Amino acid sequence: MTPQGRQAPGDAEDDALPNSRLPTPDRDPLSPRRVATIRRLMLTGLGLFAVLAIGDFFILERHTRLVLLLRCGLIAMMFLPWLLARNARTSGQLAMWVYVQLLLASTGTSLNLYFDQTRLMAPINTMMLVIMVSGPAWSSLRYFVGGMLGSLVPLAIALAIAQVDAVAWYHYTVYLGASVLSAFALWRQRMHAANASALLRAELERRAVEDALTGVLNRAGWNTQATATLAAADAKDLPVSLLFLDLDHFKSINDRHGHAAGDAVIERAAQLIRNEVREHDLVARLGGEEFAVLLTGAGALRAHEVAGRIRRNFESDSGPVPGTLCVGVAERSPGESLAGLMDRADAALLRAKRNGRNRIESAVAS
Ligand SMILES: Nc1nc2c(ncn2[C@@H]2O[C@H](COP(=O)(O)OP(=O)(O)OP(=O)(O)O)[C@@H](O)[C@H]2O)c(=O)[nH]1
Repeated sequence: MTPQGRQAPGDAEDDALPNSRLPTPDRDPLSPRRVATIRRLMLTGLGLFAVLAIGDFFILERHTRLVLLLRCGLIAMMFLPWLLARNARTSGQLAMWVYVQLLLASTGTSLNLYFDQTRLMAPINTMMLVIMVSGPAWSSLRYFVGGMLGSLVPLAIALAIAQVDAVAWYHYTVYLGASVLSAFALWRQRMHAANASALLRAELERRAVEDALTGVLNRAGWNTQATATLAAADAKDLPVSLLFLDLDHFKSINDRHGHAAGDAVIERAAQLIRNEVREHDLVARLGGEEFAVLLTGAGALRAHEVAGRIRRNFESDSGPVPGTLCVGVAERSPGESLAGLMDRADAALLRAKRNGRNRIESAVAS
């Protein structure tokens, strides 16, 4: 313990939150496997587009060499986002390259619109363009169904005003395939990013209230949960008791056996404390080697029993390094604040230290 009887607030949290190891949204965990999957989908979309654009010229002999040249140029350009996606470090970067490829494919569709003389192709191409560039809206099943149904409208118009020949169906099928595939890639990417950020948020929330070394509450978590527990106990008129525990001569354990051994002793103490309390009781590490336990439904007598078991178990434990601890016990007076209760338990703990250590002292009544 420090001369003031308690480690400075925040010390445990500083130790508990090694910020350098925290994942951040900027360092979105994008695995190489995910990048490979999305790039495979991009390549498939590119292949489908190439089949349409080049196959159209050779198989159906519909376009001029200029159109073929323009299309080959576009296909070559579509390789660029596919290549660059390999270096994507975040989901956002990866999605950006998928969008760029979609944009190039849409440009190709517009070329068709410009050069194609078939009346049917105009609405079909427009429809495909809409599907392709509306990629971001494909993030939910509702939008997907809406988009697909909407795309049937220009198709119906085309069917009504023009003769549907094999070429038209060929274009329609290939464009649709490429669009659905690209949209699917985007959708999966978005789902993955959403899951990753939800996991990250949950992890950060957990770390904000948990002591990294022992897994019990840290001071921030203690303040919130202990306050809520006192309010709940008031509502149900339940007794509440507080234990303040502090390991004896911990500095000398560190000095003689090293910091790692000291950490192991702290972990073991937390484990032994947890073994003696019930599921709904709160256990927190408030400072280096100082713990607090809030026992709901327990008066002074039961609190002393729990404290006694913890003290004995710690003393007789064959853990990393033998040691002892002191406990200050305080039963809450009706309506007493958390701060008041903690002050009394702390004073009792100090008395236990002064009276020779390895002992339990009760707080004076408030
Ligand atoms: N290993 C380890 N040591 C810590 C940690 N946090 C604080 N300490 C050390 O714990 C020691 C606490 O020392 P003191 O407050 O003097 O208390 P003490 O030596 O236990 O003495 P008494 O409480 O009076 O019996 C200091 O040496 C701190 O450096 C931690 O997370 N791990």
